[in-house]
Amino acid sequence: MIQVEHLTRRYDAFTAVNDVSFQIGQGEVVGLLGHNGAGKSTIMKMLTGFLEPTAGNIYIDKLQIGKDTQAIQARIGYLPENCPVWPEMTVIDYLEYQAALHGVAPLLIPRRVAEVIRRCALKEKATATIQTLSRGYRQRVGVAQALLHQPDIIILDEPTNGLDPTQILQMRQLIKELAETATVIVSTHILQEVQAVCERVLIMRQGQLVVDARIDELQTAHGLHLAVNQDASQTLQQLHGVTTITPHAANDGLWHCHVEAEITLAPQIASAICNAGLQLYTLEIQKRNLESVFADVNREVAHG
Ligand SMILES: Nc1ncnc2c1ncn2[C@@H]1O[C@H](COP(=O)(O)OP(=O)(O)OP(=O)(O)O)[C@@H](O)[C@H]1O
Repeated sequence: MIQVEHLTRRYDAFTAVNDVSFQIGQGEVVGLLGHNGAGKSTIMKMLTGFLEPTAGNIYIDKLQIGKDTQAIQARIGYLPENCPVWPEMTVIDYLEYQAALHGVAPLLIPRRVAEVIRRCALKEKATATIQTLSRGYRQRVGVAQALLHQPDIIILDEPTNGLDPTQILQMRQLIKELAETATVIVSTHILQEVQAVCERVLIMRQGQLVVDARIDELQTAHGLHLAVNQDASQTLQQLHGVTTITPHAANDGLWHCHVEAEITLAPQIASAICNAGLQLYTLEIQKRNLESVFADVNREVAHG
């Protein structure tokens, strides 16, 4: 269990992470989503013990960052945003070197290196120097180094950054495989990444955690959408059970309206609109999804 309590990080007067708390259970696959500068990398650096929090605590089971940082790092595999790979080394030399740095016993190193080369599909590039690799292969080398010490928590900062569509699919597949045996936290500013591989999302906005939800919970019914030939607000306001009505005139010449109400109210809404002499073009259940939640969260910022 990862437990983050009131985590704050300031850079001088600027607060990059502001009082963030969450828990992640063993085996979960969690996406840390937010626009550039939202504070994702800063959180990941603190989780992995590479950056000290200004305030707050991080526990991994009974271990605490700060007190037990080394023991925690032994359990964590980390792909930093800009994975520092040595361009002139071959993949195999680099991984052997990293295995030693991760504290893998010398006798075990060849076996572990072979294993991560297999898992990350790097066999055909094993003897190539890193500088000759494509961006996708370099990212895989970065993931491979994170797995050498068989961590049970894997933290990947923007793992698909700069990859082409085929490489993105391969990376997603790799993350899914990793998730079979470890807790995985993936940061990204691309919500399709979260949708593709995660079961839960933490959305960051300007240093704050604004959404913490399971992806399937986000996809719940969320009111009704209507398209009517005129503004139907007055008619709808008279209906018991309608809480919020947000109408707007759209380019198609109709008034579109989001109504906060139980979906069982749909037949009464349809009757009321027809009885008022208005023409109803659309009445449908509106579903919230990750895309709409992310857009809402960031619209709030844009509108202050
Ligand atoms: N060392 C630093 N000194 C000063 N400000 C910093 C430092 N590192 C990060 N920041 C600022 O903190 C904020 C959060 O940065 P962070 O890298 O955590 O965001 P992010 O969500 O990971 O964004 P990105 O996807 O662009 O990496 C940004 O405004 C960034 O400019």
